[in-house]
Amino acid sequence: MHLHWHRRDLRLSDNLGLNAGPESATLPLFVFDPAVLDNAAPPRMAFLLDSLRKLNSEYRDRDSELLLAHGSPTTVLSSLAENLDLSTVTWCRDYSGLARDRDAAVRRELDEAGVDREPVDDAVHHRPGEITTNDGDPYKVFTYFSRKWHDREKDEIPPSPGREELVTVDGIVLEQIASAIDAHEDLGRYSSVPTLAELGFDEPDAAIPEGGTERARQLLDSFCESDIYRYAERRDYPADDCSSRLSAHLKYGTIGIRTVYEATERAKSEADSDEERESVEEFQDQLAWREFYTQVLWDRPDVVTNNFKSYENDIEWREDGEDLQAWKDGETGYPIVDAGMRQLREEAFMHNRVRMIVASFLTKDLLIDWREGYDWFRTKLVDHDTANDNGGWQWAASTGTDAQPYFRVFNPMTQGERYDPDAKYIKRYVEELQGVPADVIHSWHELEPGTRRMHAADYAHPIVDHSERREQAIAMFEQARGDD
Ligand SMILES: Cc1cc2nc3c(=O)[nH]c(=O)nc-3n(C[C@H](O)[C@H](O)[C@H](O)COP(=O)(O)OP(=O)(O)OC[C@H]3O[C@@H](n4cnc5c(N)ncnc54)[C@H](O)[C@@H]3O)c2cc1C
Repeated sequence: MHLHWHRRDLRLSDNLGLNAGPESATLPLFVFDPAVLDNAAPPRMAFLLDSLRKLNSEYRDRDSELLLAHGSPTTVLSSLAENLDLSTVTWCRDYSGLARDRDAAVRRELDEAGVDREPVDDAVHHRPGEITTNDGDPYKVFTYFSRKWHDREKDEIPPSPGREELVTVDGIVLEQIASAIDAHEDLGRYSSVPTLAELGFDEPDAAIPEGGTERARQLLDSFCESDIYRYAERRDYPADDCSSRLSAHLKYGTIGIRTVYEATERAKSEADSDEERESVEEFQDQLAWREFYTQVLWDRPDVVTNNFKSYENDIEWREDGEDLQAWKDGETGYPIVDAGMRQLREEAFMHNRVRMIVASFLTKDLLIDWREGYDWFRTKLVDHDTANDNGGWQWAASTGTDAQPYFRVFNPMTQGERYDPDAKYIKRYVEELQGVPADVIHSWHELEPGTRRMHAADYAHPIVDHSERREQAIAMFEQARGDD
């Protein structure tokens, strides 16, 4: 029997891992790993469980069943290998340091048990290490990486497994599974996908988007019908909300990357103008960013906690619990920042331009370490992805690859004015500014306290002076660089 271990590939279609096994029928497995659960948060867990329920129902439609176990994957897999007489185990590669250590332990265990294993690169078009400089080094600058990424051929979509290619979970198989899992005190199994409470998580405060392949497909189809053609022009304007919203689906693999790419190529071939074609390419460029940051994480797993770029001296970040809390609560008195932070709380999502603005505000206006912001995003975002989140934070903090130069500090007021001129996005999330004219909102930091109170008595006054903080941020980085 062949077993496929699902992790961040929660789909049957366009799954290279599911196709990598031998001819024999496949038994699908998902493992709730306590080490992963320890780092998880309610928004992501809610999305994951919803997606697992949908995946299981796709298996049931094919007379099969997703086996759901709890415990260390090494023990689960070795004990299943023994009891089910497995010939092969396949899985799709994950590229973080933690995942690689876990997979190496599983590999060793399966080798000892004499079971073939076949890890497959599925989540990206080009696996880390495939696109390198001419000297074979990983790229540190996106533009060069991206050129090669666009030029390389992309894989075709593989077929989905049919009924006959899946194990029918009958009484005999169930008994074998039960004896494999139940024999170990630290392992458990579920007859259906557990609830958040059963896994020890609270319900998320935010409204969590629907998971599963069908929803991902709907999002992709509707995006490729219209918004993709205005993406290049409007993607920076948060009120337009014209991005694909595929991030959580790409994170959990409810849709395959080849399916996404093929749909965008089709959209490109149906475009009516060069402008529309370029807009599709701008979207494909974001898929390349995703693979660029995956490669950075693979090459430098330590970036999860360390700066990618080393400075001569430590960066002397400020510690200020009150300012940090005001940022988390969306109470900084900088409207575009507060709108973003409140969108995060309400939707477990934030628009990309606004992510850049709030990250810059935390690190360059509040002078607080990017790791604090990364941690907050990690617990609040439904699409938290170690590579992309870390890449985004280190870019904003001027500590990453290809990062924003330290002396270029976003002005949160002009960013708001440029990208949300009518303050539509701001008003969507900042209730207190509902009836306030856009020009007043965009000059909030310059107004007298009395004028602010007159317009919106309940809305915060700016907690810092941006011009002063900009100077301090530059001085902080010059000190770190060792400049005189
Ligand atoms: C501080 C900060 C933190 C971020 N944290 C995350 C995160 O945890 N998870 C995450 O997926 N993205 C993250 N991003 C990148 C980006 O903001 C989101 O991918 C995007 O907003 C998701 O919306 P979408 O799916 O509609 O994106 P679209 O614009 O439709 O893009 C399509 C896909 O391309 C990828 N993508 C888009 N922009 C980027 C980017 N800048 N870097 C890497 N991949 C990208 C994502 O997979 C996205 O789903 C972060 C950016 C910043 C500045």
